Amino acid sequence: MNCHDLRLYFIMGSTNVKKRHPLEVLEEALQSGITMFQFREKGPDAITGQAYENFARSCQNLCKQYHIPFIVNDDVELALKLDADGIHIGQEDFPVAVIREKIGNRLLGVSVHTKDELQIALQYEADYVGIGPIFATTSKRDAKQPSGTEFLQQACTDYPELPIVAIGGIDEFNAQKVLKAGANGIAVISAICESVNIKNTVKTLTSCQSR
Ligand SMILES: Cc1ncc(COP(=O)(O)OP(=O)(O)O)c(N)n1
Ligand SMILES: Cc1ncsc1CCOP(=O)(O)O
Ligand SMILES: [Mg+2]
Repeated sequence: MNCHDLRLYFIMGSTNVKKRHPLEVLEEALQSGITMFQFREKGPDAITGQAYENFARSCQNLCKQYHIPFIVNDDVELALKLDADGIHIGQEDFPVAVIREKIGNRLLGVSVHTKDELQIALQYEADYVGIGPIFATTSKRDAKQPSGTEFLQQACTDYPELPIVAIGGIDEFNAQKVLKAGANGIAVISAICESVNIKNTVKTLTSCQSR
């Protein structure tokens, strides 16, 4: 299994940041102590083509400077082209087996919502799984209904060795609840992108206790 630290997994694309430059937000999050980064450029206003690749490279360069893993969401071709540290896929993306074959031993993260999905992810040596949305989110248009912490807690109990990150509507006020349920870490978009003080937000989110 690849080595990685899920404690505070920041996910961002250009459409998630309204009032500032996204690279400025990413750099501040890196300086403040995020432990993983996922490049997730999607949605109707997402940038495309060469600008998309350039933006991804800029994010990757920043992550390299701070020695933080750079993970690409969905786009396996981009992940390979940039020699990213890993890729995150969901159940509506390519089958896990196909992605594992393509990416070799790069980090593989898989979104799971059921025990069956979790077992398939494990079969293809997912390095971590993402479980959510735990709470309501406005950052994913096609998000499922919030699941609460029940499945998360069950997965953490059944697979104590599997790195598990909780996602969806997590903020400074409810992070402790998902970490108490057993998650190794939390993945957030808006908690950081919309924060008025990223340093404080990251400090609060990373000071919550995990299992
Ligand atoms: C860490 C993490 N967990 C879950 C997701 C969601 O992935 P997916 O279900 O494929 O949805 P999209 O992000 O592609 O819209 C994630 N990206 N990261
Ligand atoms: C990508 C994704 N997958 C499940 S919920 C979600 C969005 C998380 O964003 P936020 O932290 O703003 O709720
Ligand atoms: Mg996906």
